[in-house]
Amino acid sequence: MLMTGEQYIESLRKLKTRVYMFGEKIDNWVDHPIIRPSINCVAMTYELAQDPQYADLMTAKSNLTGETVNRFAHLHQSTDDLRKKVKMQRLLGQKTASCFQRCVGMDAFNAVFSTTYETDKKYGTHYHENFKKFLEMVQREDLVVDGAMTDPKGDRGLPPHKQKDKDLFLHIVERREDGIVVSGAKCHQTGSINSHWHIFMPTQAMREEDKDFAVSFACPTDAEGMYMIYGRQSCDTRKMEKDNQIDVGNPKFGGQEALVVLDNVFIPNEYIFQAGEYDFAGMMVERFAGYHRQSYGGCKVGVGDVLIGAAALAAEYNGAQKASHIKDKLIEMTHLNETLYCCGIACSAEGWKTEAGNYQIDLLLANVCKQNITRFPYEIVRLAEDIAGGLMVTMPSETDFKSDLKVGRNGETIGEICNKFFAASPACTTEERQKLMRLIENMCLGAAAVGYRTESMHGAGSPQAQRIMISRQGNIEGKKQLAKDIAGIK
Ligand SMILES: Cc1cc2nc3c(=O)[nH]c(=O)nc-3n(C[C@H](O)[C@H](O)[C@H](O)COP(=O)(O)OP(=O)(O)OC[C@H]3O[C@@H](n4cnc5c(N)ncnc54)[C@H](O)[C@@H]3O)c2cc1C
Repeated sequence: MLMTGEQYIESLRKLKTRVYMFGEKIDNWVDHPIIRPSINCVAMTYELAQDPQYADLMTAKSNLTGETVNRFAHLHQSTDDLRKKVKMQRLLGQKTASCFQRCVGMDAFNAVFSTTYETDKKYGTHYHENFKKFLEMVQREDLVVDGAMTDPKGDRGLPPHKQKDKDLFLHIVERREDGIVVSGAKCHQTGSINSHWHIFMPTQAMREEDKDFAVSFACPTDAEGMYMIYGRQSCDTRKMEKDNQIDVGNPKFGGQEALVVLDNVFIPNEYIFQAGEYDFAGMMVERFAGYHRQSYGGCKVGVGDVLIGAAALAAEYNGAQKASHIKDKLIEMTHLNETLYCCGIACSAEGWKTEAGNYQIDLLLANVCKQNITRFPYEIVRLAEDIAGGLMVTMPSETDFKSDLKVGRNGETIGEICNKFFAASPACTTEERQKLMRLIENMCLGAAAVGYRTESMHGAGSPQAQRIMISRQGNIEGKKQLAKDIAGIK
């Protein structure tokens, strides 16, 4: 059954998730002002699924149960499903201007589904059945699942088994009749605290010596031995300032990352999807990363739409909207943003059916998509900052705009002085200008820049990871032959 946004939020209260922030355990993390905006973002994935005008994008018919499920819990059955995924993500980016977090789980579902099928075929294991049962539960209960891949990795020059501290890569510490015991951690986990369950996957291709690190499984977020340390974001404590909510920029929505620690967590057999089949670690990583590189061709584009709109409004508020260079900069921002969208749609349209039956994106095009994502949002931000002017980083606080403290020679208050000097065109009030400048600040270098900028750089793998894939998939030998054929070279 599809949950409403409110039901999702209430369902989180039933979990015993252990959350730490600023050196303290946070018991009521659902209502914590720093965490709540990220919960509101995920709630939006539920709310839009309830809205008939978005049903085609936000929901799908499950191939496992035949029921209507949230698309975030769906296994892609066609290239049309892959395209709809990108469109759904653009829509959510537009509605939240933040990272809405639920895509990592969807990308994990699709990668684990096909990888377990091929693993079972080779080894006679039962991982695919385990996974299908798990996903049926997720679909039935409309749950959020975190896709946890990135290990802390310690010394990047060493493989997992050579690390001084083995916990720097998540690994199996004990194999038992009824399951495995795992220890380690995952870094930068998007939406970890807001999720009901986690799917853990290996972080890189593994060799035989590293077989204990080739491990994938599902685990409830409040499992015994598991806890999270909340990640700081730029300007995060502004959310704690009740009198300065305008200064937050985006008071309702935000993203979330955490360090997830697993300290001797027991995983029953039925939730295991890989446990030592090191030759399938690379496949799982490549497929997850492929889907996730496609994802950014949707979500970042939706956030880009909001930033372009904000820049256009800033020009209007300044009375500069008719200037030809402003118009040209908005055209450039749109061109860059739509190029990213083209990449997301293209790698979806060129998708292919896996042996397990779900659809995988075109890997080369998805890597080109993500490589562009590591650059274009930065240029879009540069142009937004150009159009916005310096006020986005120098404006006094909301408290100052409201202050009654008399400071002027004629008894003017701080609030009156701020309102006098920060008035611009008649198209806006000073409060509207404040709100807009803070929103641009939020996306360009505040809390949402975590998702729009640095996640664009490193999320789903740093730029070099895509270049390696592009070099593998680029078929340079085939292209050399084309040149030889045309030139008449044998
Ligand atoms: C906002 C955000 C959200 C994220 N969300 C998730 C999530 O939900 N789930 C998840 O699993 N992961 C998530 N990630 C993690 C993301 O996949 C990693 O950041 C990415 O894989 C890079 O790893 P790293 O951050 O450890 O970078 P590092 O490994 O520290 O890399 C830094 C630089 O060193 C280079 N480098 C690293 N190792 C080597 C090497 N051996 N040889 C040569 N060069 C090297 C890299 O190319 C890069 O240029 C998220 C990241 C961010 C920033």
